[in-house]
Amino acid sequence: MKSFINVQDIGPLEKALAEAKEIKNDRFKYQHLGKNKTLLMIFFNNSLRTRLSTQKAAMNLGMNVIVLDVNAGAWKLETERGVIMDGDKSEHLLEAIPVMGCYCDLIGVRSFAGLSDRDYDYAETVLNQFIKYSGKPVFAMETATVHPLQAFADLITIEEYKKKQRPKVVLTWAPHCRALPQAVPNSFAEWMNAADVDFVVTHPEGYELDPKFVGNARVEYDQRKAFEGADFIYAKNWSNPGVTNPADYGKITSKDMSWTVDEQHMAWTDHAKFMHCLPVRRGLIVTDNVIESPDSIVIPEAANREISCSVVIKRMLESM
Ligand SMILES: CCC[C@H](NC(C)=O)C(=O)O
Ligand SMILES: NC(=O)OP(=O)(O)O
Repeated sequence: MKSFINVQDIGPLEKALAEAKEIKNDRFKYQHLGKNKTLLMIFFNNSLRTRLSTQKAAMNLGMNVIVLDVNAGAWKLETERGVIMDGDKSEHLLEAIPVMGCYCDLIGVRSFAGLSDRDYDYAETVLNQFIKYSGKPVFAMETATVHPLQAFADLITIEEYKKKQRPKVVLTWAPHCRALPQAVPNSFAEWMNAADVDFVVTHPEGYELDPKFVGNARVEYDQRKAFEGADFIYAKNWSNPGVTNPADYGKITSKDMSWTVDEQHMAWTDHAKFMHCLPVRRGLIVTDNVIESPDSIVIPEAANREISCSVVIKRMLESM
């Protein structure tokens, strides 16, 4: 596996889930694979779970780890071609990337969407430059349009907690005070479409996710109807994806607080489990009582980030 971006990269989900279960039961079983191999984790944006779980997974697999916070200590990087670099950026990405590739065997990249140029973001320009110029296998640690490590962990968690063979899983939009990327809902939708679940997406009109990810999933604009009979509620904010109106891309076009997940919302479900990738803003996305309830599985969901990443790094090491 030379890159990990989309659900297709992991191959058959049943096999991937079986590997996850095996690794969860014996996390150091494949420690020999990473001996004398180095993972370079590159962060253009903040992180807690991804930073910690990815390093833990790499160490479980016997790897050395280098972490680079590009905006804290490295040279400010120019990403555009054809510019005269007479501003505050001392180095171009097209030199920095092959240089970084010299010091490692495997690269993880976090580079969020800029949310101003939809074409630039949805072309995964930064991630694809790492894939093209680093000379090393690359996996996404949330890039402009995807967060596959999160979605894989979410699926592992649903498999662990489901009470029926084909649970109803609802991705619900919720309001936020900042414009957030579409990467998490994009990958969640992509992975749920590939999984054996009854998947429904609910959001205000105008927040339609890109067809590349949402596919033929059922979209329900009535949040209550979507919640009825649900087994899992996956809450997340995202900024306007600019599908219905390209001019709205990256904007906050709704702050409707009736979409905040509270106890009344959860009462519409079939005793559903509450999920969120974290970090979460209480009072906007979800109420205190819901995220603290026994049906909230956000902590085991976060814990499974170590497992999803272990499977991915194992696969990449095995193909070296
Ligand atoms: C894992 C989530 C990362 C990011 N969250 C924020 C707050 O930027 C997002 O919404 O994509
Ligand atoms: N869910 C997730 O990726 O969290 P961080 O942004 O803290 O890494």
